[in-house]
Amino acid sequence: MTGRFRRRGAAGPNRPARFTLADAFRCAAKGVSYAFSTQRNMRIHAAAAVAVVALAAILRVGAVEWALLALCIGSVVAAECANTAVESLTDLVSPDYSELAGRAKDCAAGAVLASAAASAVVGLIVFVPRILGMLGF
Ligand SMILES: Nc1ncnc2c1ncn2[C@@H]1O[C@H](COP(=O)(O)OP(=O)(O)OP(=O)(O)O)[C@@H](O)[C@H]1O
Repeated sequence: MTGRFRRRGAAGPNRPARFTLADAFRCAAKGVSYAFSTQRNMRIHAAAAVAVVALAAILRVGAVEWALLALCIGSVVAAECANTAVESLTDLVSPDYSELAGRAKDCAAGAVLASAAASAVVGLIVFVPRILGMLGF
């Protein structure tokens, strides 16, 4: 390959000859944007994240709770991006039915489920006592 996408050592065949830190961030943002535009679950997670941030602001949660919620949102987005990557690679390597391909996709989806379930538990622990307190319980 020539020009911007010249082969460069062991870093990958399609990596630009001069790959700056800004390029790396741009590629990562492209990945998140691709997952958002193609994965319905990612859009559901994003809507949930907006609702969580709004609720946290309304209930005036503390710094530690904000940190926990940020970690939860980040972990779900990261898991969904990894799931999308596994799906793409699996479809590339094994477009036809294969038990192994199915297992890889199931495990990647399991990572999203585990992260979302743990986040839901954190949300309940952070929000439920505050909401009950507001309601006078
Ligand atoms: N090549 C394949 N061989 C065997 N089973 C497959 C294959 N592709 C998909 N599957 C099965 O279908 C399920 C859904 O795969 P698909 O690629 O449609 O992902 P998806 O609907 O986008 O899933 P997700 O909700 O995790 O994003 C997989 O978890 C797997 O069980």
